[in-house]
Amino acid sequence: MFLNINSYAKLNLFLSIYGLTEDKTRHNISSLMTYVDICDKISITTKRYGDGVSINFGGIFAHKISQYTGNSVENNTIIKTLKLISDEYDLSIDLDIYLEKNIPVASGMGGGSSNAAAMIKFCDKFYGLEMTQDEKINIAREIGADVSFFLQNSSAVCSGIGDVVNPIYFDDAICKKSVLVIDLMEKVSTAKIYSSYDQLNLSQQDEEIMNKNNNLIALSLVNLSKLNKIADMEQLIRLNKMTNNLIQSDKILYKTKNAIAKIAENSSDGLIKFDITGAGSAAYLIYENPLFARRALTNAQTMFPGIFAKITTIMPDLHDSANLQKCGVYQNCA
Ligand SMILES: C[C@](O)(CO)[C@H](O)COP(=O)(O)OP(=O)(O)OC[C@H]1O[C@@H](n2ccc(N)nc2=O)[C@H](O)[C@@H]1O
Ligand SMILES: Nc1ncnc2c1ncn2[C@@H]1O[C@H](COP(=O)(O)OP(=O)(O)OP(=O)(O)O)[C@@H](O)[C@H]1O
Repeated sequence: MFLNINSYAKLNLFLSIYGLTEDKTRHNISSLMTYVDICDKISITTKRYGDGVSINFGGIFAHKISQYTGNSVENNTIIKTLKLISDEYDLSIDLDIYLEKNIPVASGMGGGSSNAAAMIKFCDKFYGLEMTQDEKINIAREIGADVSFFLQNSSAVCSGIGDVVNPIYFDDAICKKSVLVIDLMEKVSTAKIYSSYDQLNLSQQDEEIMNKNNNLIALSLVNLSKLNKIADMEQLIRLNKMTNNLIQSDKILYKTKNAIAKIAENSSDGLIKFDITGAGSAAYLIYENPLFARRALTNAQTMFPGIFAKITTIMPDLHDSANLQKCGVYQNCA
């Protein structure tokens, strides 16, 4: 059997922090996450019973995986996920995996988390595990806070440590906009970004003020989704009130912050919103149409030669038929 799975990247359209969790290991957050049309491709071939799992890498960011994880494949989220599932369900998982890494690594676009979620969905279907959503989420949590979002095929407001996922239904007008994603490869670990946020020693009141707009938007989105109503992402983005407070109040990643501010200043025609995603290092600029985005791309490449820069689109959910086609066999794993 041979199978291809598309494993999509995310953007954080806003991100608020609400102090440390009780055990002080993570932070409580609230974040609006959505998908973009940049994906890793995971090709899976079955092997003979007992042969175990092997993994190989390709794609433009293949070399970056070992740079950040070391050479040990045990640290790869795909391998970790398969090991957890094999232990939990007493399964012999015998697969040859080829990961085409197109999502910039350690960029805040959630590549590793997306790959992990793709494997959970794949194993559930392929081995007929009939996992409940809670069982999937339990595995996801062991890998990372963001993995639960990727189990959901739609945009979501994520709370808790990011693992409480409230799906939000958006209309698809936003798909007509163009997104320029850039990555200067100025890498700082997610843990370091969170701890540098802690060093700001913000009072609860400071946090409340900083989170106010994001909070209001999160509340109204969650309420709409409880009523099964469709929200308008384009209008929301135009409000220009959503912020990434992890990065906004952080002193590091200053090169990336300066870079997007410069690109935004020089390519302001048709610009709707710009920000950093997750804990960086990638940033995004949302434009009215591909023409404006292409101008910004040329501008960005002239100002910052050698950076990763790509024009893409937002996919508020992966369920609709156009996206299902893009997802290939993903539809069977959703
Ligand atoms: C920045 C975001 O990408 C926004 O979506 C996420 O909050 C990070 O999610 P992630 O990469 O899946 O994070 P994990 O792999 O679970 O955690 C990496 C490290 O980030 C910090 N971390 C992560 C999530 C969270 N809610 N609070 C934290 O403080 C912790 O130091 C943790 O050890
Ligand atoms: N399958 C994988 N793909 C990418 N990175 C992986 C993978 N497995 C392990 N890693 C390691 O995980 C770390 C984070 O990588 P990832 O690309 O998921 O970061 P990110 O986009 O910042 O994620 P998040 O938004 O979840 O914080 C890196 O150190 C990377 O080497």
